[in-house]
Amino acid sequence: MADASAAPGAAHGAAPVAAAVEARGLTRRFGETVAVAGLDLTVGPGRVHGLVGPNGAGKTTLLSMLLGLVRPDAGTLRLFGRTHAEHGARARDGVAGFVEAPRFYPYLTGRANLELLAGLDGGDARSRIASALDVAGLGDAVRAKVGGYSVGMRQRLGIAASLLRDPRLLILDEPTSGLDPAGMRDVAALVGRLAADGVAVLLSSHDMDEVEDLCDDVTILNAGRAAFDGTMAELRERAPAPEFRLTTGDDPAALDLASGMPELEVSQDGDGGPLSVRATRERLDEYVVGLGRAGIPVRTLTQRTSALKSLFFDLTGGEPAEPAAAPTLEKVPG
Ligand SMILES: Nc1ncnc2c1ncn2[C@@H]1O[C@H](COP(=O)(O)OP(=O)(O)OP(=O)(O)O)[C@@H](O)[C@H]1O
Repeated sequence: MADASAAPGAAHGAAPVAAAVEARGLTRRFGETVAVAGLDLTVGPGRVHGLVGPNGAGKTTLLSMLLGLVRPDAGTLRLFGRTHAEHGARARDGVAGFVEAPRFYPYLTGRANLELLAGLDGGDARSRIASALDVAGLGDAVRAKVGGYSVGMRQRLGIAASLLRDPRLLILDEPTSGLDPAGMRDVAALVGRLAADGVAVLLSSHDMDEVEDLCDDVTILNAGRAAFDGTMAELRERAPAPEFRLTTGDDPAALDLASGMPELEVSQDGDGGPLSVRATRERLDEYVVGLGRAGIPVRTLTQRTSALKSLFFDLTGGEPAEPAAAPTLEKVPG
């Protein structure tokens, strides 16, 4: 685990900066279901922390507890060193974000929704509207009614709404759900810029590859517990070799060749389907070259799972969660 709570400046004798999130033994039940089961989580300033897990793993419940929407049954939760018990509503100063889909008044424009929120927030939130809209890349859609927004545009408006609060901890539940690839790149760039400014970002995602691209640290949740908690680099180290599907012109010969090669696992189901190959890219290259040399035709070769997805399966025994709503590609309402 990265020492994400380590304070910048602490090494120089400056006062330590509290972690954005420090949860210990955090627990939440719904009747018989233990949604979050004694979870420890630390998110340091300037870190981008990913939360992945199968459906029902407890991601939304955890994020809801951090946003103060759901009360923990047990455990302690400190946000920048503050607890709800000691500081009341002030425990969430500097914390913004959304869980599930961000909600707005559908009959108001995007801008009018933000103006309403800024009015409720008070302070200098109003002065941040223009820059929040700009950063979230809503374009002309800010003048259209939210009722006509795509999922992606709502996500962008949700991010803009969070930025009004000038957060030091930004909590995003599947922020790229419903975004097209350009929108995903925008969100990635935005998250990177915020983190570079010292903002801690905690985001959930159903996409291991996205988490790998965006995040410094990752918690893989399974049944309310952390099946993995550490840096992306540590996760990569633990990842098994990726799995490939291979079809050849002579499977018995291909299996025979593989048996003499190191760090290569080749197998075939009884039904005579494609060969399954587990190997690093380097070992796979050697194998494919070897097949060619031996005159064994390679017909198709596809990657079945990335290394991180393989690890995810190993740790959780399941697929990463599907997004809650079927995403639609974003459209700017006319
Ligand atoms: N309000 C609630 N009432 C009853 N059970 C709940 C409630 N909220 C969550 N749960 C249960 O708690 C567990 C964790 O749910 P949660 O929504 O936090 O998981 P998740 O990882 O966000 O799942 P998904 O990816 O499907 O959104 C599930 O078994 C869920 O059914």
